[in-house]
This record gives sequence, C-alpha cells and structure tokens, in this order.
Amino acid sequence: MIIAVDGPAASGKGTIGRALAEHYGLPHLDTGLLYRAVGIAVLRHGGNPENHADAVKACDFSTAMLDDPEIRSEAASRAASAVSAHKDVRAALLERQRAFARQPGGAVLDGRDIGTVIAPEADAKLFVTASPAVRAERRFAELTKRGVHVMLDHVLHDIEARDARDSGRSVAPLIQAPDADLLDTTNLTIGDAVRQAISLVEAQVKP
Ligand SMILES: Nc1ncnc2c1ncn2[C@@H]1O[C@H](COP(=O)(O)OP(=O)(O)O)[C@@H](O)[C@H]1O
Ligand SMILES: Nc1ccn([C@@H]2O[C@H](COP(=O)(O)OP(=O)(O)O)[C@@H](O)[C@H]2O)c(=O)n1
Repeated sequence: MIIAVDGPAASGKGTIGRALAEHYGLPHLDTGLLYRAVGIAVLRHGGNPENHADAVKACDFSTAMLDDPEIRSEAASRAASAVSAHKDVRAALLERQRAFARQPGGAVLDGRDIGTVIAPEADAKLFVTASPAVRAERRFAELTKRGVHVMLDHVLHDIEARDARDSGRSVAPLIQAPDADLLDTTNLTIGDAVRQAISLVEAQVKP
C-alpha cells in the first residue's frame, strides 16, 4: 500500500506520516529532507539557492547530509523552498522518491507533490493542513525546544512566504490532489489527528 501525505509547512504531515507508517508497518520517507539537503549543500558551497546552476550542482549531496542537525534549521527550510522551485532539481530527486514509493509492500511518503507527481497511483492520499497561526506556533515551539532562538512573528512570516512560493511555482506546486482527503489539524491534538488520518486511509482503501 502506498500512502501519500501532502501539505504546507508544519501542518503535521510528518507526524502523521510517521504514525501511519508505524500503524501499517510501512517504511516512511520525509521527502522535504531531500530538498533541505540540496538547500544546505548549496549554502555550504557558497552558492545561491535561487541560482539554477548552483542548485542543480548540489543535487549530488552526500547521504550523510540527511542526518546533519542543520537540515532542520529555518535557513535550510528557506533554501529548500528556493531550490525546490527549479524543475531540474525536482527531476534529479524524482526517481529516488518514486523507487521508495514503489518498493515491494509499499510505503508512506510525505511532502508537497506526493499525491500529484511522485505517486499519483497511491492507494490513499491525505492533504494535511492547519491555520498559518497554529502552524507557526507549532514550529516555534519545536525550534524553541531544540534551543534555537527565534521570534514567533519571524517564523510566521517564513511559513507564509514558503507557502506562497511552494503553491505558486509552475512545477509541481503544492496543491491538494483531486482524490486526496483534506485533514485540517488546526484544532486537533496529535492523537486525534492520527486517529482521523487512519480512518480516512481505511475509508479510501476499502474495496
Ligand atoms: N495536531 C497537532 N497538535 C499539536 N502539535 C502538533 C500537531 N501535529 C504536529 N504537531 C507538532 O508540530 C510540529 C510540526 O509538525 P510536523 O509533523 O513536523 O509538520 P510538517 O511535517 O508538516 O512540517 C512538530 O513539533 C509536531 O510535534
Ligand atoms: N515533496 C516536496 C517536499 C518538500 N519540498 C520543498 O522543501 C521545503 C521543505 O520541506 P519540508 O517538508 O521539510 O518543510 P516543513 O513542512 O517540514 O516545514 C518546502 O518548503 C518545499 O519547498 C517540495 O518542494 N516538495
């Protein structure tokens, strides 16, 4: 079974993706990490994530980058959003994601274009969202807990700018697939969001 979980920044798609993977005993891929790795690689090479050549060159990042703590930083999110708008960057990362989705037994993937581009054939698709204010509070709490000093209004601004760029790009924009169920987690606890996600998946895969 392939489960596609898409949605905007800090909506809870990773949390839900991991919980679904555990529930169904499937492997999970957070595809945002791939774009973050490219973004960080560009910055480390002294390049500009908005520059096409710099971004494409960084697509052969070392796998160790995926475990680098800096990958979770806000600088990495911004760089990821910039590199991900380049068509050739998306093309370079496509096969890796498709192969993960199509492994025997299936998988859970979360990102922006899983249900639309990476695995349009997915057995179940969720589009996870929450209000920008709630998403900013969640990301702020997450960063603060990790000891990162940030301001809530900066986090909100970053999230809104990233949403606008991810939704507005011409290639694989962030959009709810027509056959995806919407899961708004604004007023849901993590436990409730996961329970609802499982119910939605069950309803979609019912013969
Ligand atoms: N329903 C929820 N209620 C409260 N906090 C949540 C909820 N879902 C996720 N979180 C928290 O919000 C932060 C962002 O969630 P995450 O799953 O990483 O989002 P995304 O993958 O969409 O960026 C994490 O710290 C997570 O624990
Ligand atoms: N499938 C994906 C996943 C991420 N991305 C890009 O990578 C950035 C970081 O993604 P992420 O999922 O790690 O970000 P958060 O939602 O966790 O904040 C996003 O803002 C997108 O620009 C993408 O374009 N396509």
